Amino acid sequence: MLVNARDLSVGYGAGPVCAPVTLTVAPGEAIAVIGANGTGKSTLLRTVVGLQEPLAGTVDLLGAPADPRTVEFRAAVASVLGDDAFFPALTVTEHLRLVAYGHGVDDADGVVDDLVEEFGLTDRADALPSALSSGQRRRVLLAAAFARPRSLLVLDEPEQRLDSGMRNRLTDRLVEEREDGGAVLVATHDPVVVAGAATAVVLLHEDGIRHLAPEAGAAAIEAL
Ligand SMILES: Nc1ncnc2c1ncn2[C@@H]1O[C@H](COP(=O)(O)OP(=O)(O)OP(=O)(O)O)[C@@H](O)[C@H]1O
Repeated sequence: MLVNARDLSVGYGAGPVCAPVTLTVAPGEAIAVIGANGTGKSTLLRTVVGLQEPLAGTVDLLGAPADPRTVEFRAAVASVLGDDAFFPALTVTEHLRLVAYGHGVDDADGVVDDLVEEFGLTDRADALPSALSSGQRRRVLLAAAFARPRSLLVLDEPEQRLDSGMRNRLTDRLVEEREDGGAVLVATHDPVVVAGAATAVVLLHEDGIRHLAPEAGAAAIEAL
């Protein structure tokens, strides 16, 4: 089991932001976390990857509480959590190469070239982050998650600022990820991602958590 959350309560000083969550993520699964704005999706993901302490309950990542500073964590977990951090003097291609080389990827240059094309960045490959649109910066961050080996992919609203073509390609990528034995935990407002890629859905609501099948999850998003 890659993620094992039991009665996990997440939140801030003012208390929990949603009801306690029990969920697991295993290889081959893509678990979608859905819910209205402010129901705690980002807070839940940040807690799962060890960026916040649980208020109560437990969450293990690879069998132990997550510590993003460890080599084991960095080798296993690729995440895009909405933080937009770049080296100002490195181009798109250089960012992706830094990630791929840092993780010892075979044929790193070839992998990066393919990702630049797949993520629609060919025209901007030599651009600095300051010269990219917000959607292009998002594409670079997502491409970086795929430029390195990983057991678990954690994505917070990856559809944000992407056009519909890129959203569809991302959905296909997530399907590929789990079919290849990877695991995905994704917070999303996108019914296409849920219906197309998820294997199960966790709906956060102030009254309680519901576990749904992907089709029901996609319908629930439309009704939020
Ligand atoms: N650093 C923080 N300190 C205190 N409260 C916070 C903090 N970050 C978020 N919150 C609050 O916690 C609640 C859950 O926020 P969170 O960002 O997890 O929701 P979300 O489901 O991801 O929302 P959205 O769909 O809008 O992205 C919200 O009420 C939010 O205002």
